[in-house]
Amino acid sequence: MANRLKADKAEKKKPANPEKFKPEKEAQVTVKQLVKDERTHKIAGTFALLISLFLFIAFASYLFTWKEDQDKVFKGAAILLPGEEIKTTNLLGNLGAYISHLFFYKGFGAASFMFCTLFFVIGINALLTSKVFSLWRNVRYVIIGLVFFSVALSFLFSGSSFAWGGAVGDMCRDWLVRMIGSVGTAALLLVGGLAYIIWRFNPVFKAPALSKPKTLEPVKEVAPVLAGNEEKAALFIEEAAGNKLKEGVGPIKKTPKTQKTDEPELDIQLVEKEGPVAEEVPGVEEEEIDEPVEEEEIETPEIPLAVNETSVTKGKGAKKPGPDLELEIKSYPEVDQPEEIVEEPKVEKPISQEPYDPSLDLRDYKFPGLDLLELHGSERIIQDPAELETNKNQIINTLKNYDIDIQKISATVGPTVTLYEIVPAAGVRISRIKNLEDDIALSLAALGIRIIAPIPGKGTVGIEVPNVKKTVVSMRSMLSSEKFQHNSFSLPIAIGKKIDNENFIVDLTTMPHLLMAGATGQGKSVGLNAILVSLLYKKHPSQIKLVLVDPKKVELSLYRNIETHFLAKLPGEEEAIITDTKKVIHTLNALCIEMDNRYDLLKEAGARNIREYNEKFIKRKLNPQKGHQFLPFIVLVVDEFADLIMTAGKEVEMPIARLAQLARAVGIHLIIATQRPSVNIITGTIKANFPVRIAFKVSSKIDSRTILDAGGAEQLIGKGDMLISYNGEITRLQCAFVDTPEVDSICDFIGTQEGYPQAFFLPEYVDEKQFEGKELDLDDRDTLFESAARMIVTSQMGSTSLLQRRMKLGYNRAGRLMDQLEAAGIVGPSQGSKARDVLIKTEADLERHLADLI
Ligand SMILES: Nc1ncnc2c1ncn2[C@@H]1O[C@H](COP(=O)(O)OP(=O)(O)OP(=O)(O)O)[C@@H](O)[C@H]1O
Repeated sequence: MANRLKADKAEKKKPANPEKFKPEKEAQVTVKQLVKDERTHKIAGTFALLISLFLFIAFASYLFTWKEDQDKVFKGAAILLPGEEIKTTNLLGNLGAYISHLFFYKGFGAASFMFCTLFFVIGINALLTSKVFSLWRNVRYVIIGLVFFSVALSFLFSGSSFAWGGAVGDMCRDWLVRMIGSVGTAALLLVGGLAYIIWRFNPVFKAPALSKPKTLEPVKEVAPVLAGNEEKAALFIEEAAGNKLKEGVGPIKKTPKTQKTDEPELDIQLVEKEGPVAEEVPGVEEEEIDEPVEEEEIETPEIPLAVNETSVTKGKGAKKPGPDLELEIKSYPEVDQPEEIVEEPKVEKPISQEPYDPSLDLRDYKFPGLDLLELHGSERIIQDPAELETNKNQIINTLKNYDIDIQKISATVGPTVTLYEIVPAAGVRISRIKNLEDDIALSLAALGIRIIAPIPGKGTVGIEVPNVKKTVVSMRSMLSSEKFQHNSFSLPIAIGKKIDNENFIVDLTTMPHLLMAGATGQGKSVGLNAILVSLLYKKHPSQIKLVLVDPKKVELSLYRNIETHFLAKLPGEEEAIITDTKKVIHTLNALCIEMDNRYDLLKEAGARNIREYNEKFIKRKLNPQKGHQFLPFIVLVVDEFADLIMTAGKEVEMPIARLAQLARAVGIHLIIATQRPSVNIITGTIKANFPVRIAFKVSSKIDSRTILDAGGAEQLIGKGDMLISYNGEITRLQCAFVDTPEVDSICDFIGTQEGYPQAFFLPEYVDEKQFEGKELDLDDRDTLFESAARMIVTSQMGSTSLLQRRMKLGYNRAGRLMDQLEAAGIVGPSQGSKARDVLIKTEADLERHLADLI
């Protein structure tokens, strides 16, 4: 499936005579593999840890033996030679003494101990083959710490014969004293020291007031001040929590960081004659932008082609390098970010009226790091001026042949296609250009030409032409983008890149459901994986549960490892991933029951949607004894919807339609994929309830119309090229690519961590039909009869809705159970809207009563 991409690439690279080149190829692969091999990392890690330990012992010993050894080590490296008789007293012998001397005396003095921490960090990361510590953060701390402490120690102990600051410290101290005098140096070191401590330890000691004034913690400190005025205090906390939630604070919350703004929303489009907006592009000098405007322009005698610059780089034929080779830089430094994100949920909350923290059960859960994802080759979009020139001329000539003149033409190079925007001459009817779609395609000898006439919101006509060299949009670049890392979306999903290279990242809750269709092999499964991976990267297991339906049995099986963390299933089922049609019907109905139960809870809590409900629950305004609980989002993913409709028809369509109509407010969202986009699968009911639809390449215009209510999907070029109908607009995207091994390693990473004892249970669904027409018979009691009786007696409330909620049952079944309890003399007769009387008062009485019934 997804690894077909790699296979394709490999195939293309195959030499004419594979035999001939085989040995060389193998040798290359072996070295690469050796470097990448986990064992090599582990060996290197062990070695680094040993160095760390060696340095630590040698340094510690040096503190006590330096005096005795000093004259010997002054002889230099000679003391290490085999012939030398000299013997030092350092615990680690001559080598220990010599190295310590180098580090202390000639280097940084006592600050040299920081080298031990650096090797320790490198060693642990390599040995555990995961990023336990952020290497770059530590390198920064060590470099700054070395300089600061060596100078400070040298200044403090300037009279001492021991090299507290080493040669580096002494040199810097002398220079500083010459420049700003002793008092100035002392003041500078004091300020520097405080700054270093705040910068280095603030996150550890959780002093949020210093860096994050808007979080909930400071409120806790202030709230008690309002003692005696509890109402005000509650309001205060509520408001602050509201702010926090608005900012998208869950367990994932970004610490404000100085990052390069890499997002295309800041990108400028350098269209000819419009002057660059250089100052808006961070890190790019004005001239750097100016230059390409002239250079990129491809002059033709009649009409110049303006290239809309986004994040592209020129191909071989380029006259000069493109202005913004930033793309590479912008994505990767953020690789560290998720590590910091996961620190947030672990905030200690000592006071008893603290807000409820749903992530507490899995407080040590670590979010997957971006290093589990690959970049899939270059992220830079190849822009070939020769190709642009040829296409431009072809378009102009073709249109000319039909007497269509144009005023201006510009190009935006995207990952898969280039959009040529044409401003037709006055008086030209746009529909004429639209009708020439096939002719233009023929003259460009390219598949996948799409004409957008006019481009909504612009007075231009767009012609999309596939690029000769296409760029894979890696999931890693999408997830490391600013827009994905910093957003307030409840369920952010990274789908792909637009033609102008803007990342298309949206909130699933606003969609609120998604239909995906496309012929086989065009990228649906990759698309589904991209969505699921986005959710796994942003959400804690307490915040989201996935219901996965996979009639093809192989596509979603990758996710079975995360069953106890993220998956939901029916009670009593072994497998969480549903492959059997009968069970799909049960699951869909169970979801409907869950939806109804959630609506009951919302009604009781006076909340309009899951967000308000959870806010109240977090603030402990809802009583768990009354059945209230934190509600995770539930996302239902169906990989092959056509299969289900063919085998179960209305039985599947009805609950899906019901969920699609109603489930949004209670946090249940549906993602449905199908490879057969025909009208009997994507029925009117389904279409009406799935406003957001994605079409991958399909075989006919009719199919495209069935999905999008518009043509165009038949013109796509496959491999993740897609159209999304969102907010009434159709946008062409290149879907983010995530390969099966990447999904595997993410699931492994999550799966090996501690999870919940079991998967999240959906309410039990019993096919009501099997009870129809049956007389109430105590011998044919419901399997839950005894549990229901115990629950009613313990709570002393004969309420059907309580049964429904606590035991996660459908209304009919709960009603039938209540009738059986009445027949067994446990509760009294129905009293209309009032709860029934409970006739048995204690659990002991009940046990006796139940024993008598048998
Ligand atoms: N976004 C993408 N970027 C690059 N290549 C892609 C992308 N999506 C899919 N491909 C390529 O297309 C191949 C088929 O994709 P995928 O398995 O998702 O198709 P599918 O529509 O799910 O097919 P099927 O219905 O048969 O399962 C992948 O193996 C990969 O090589």
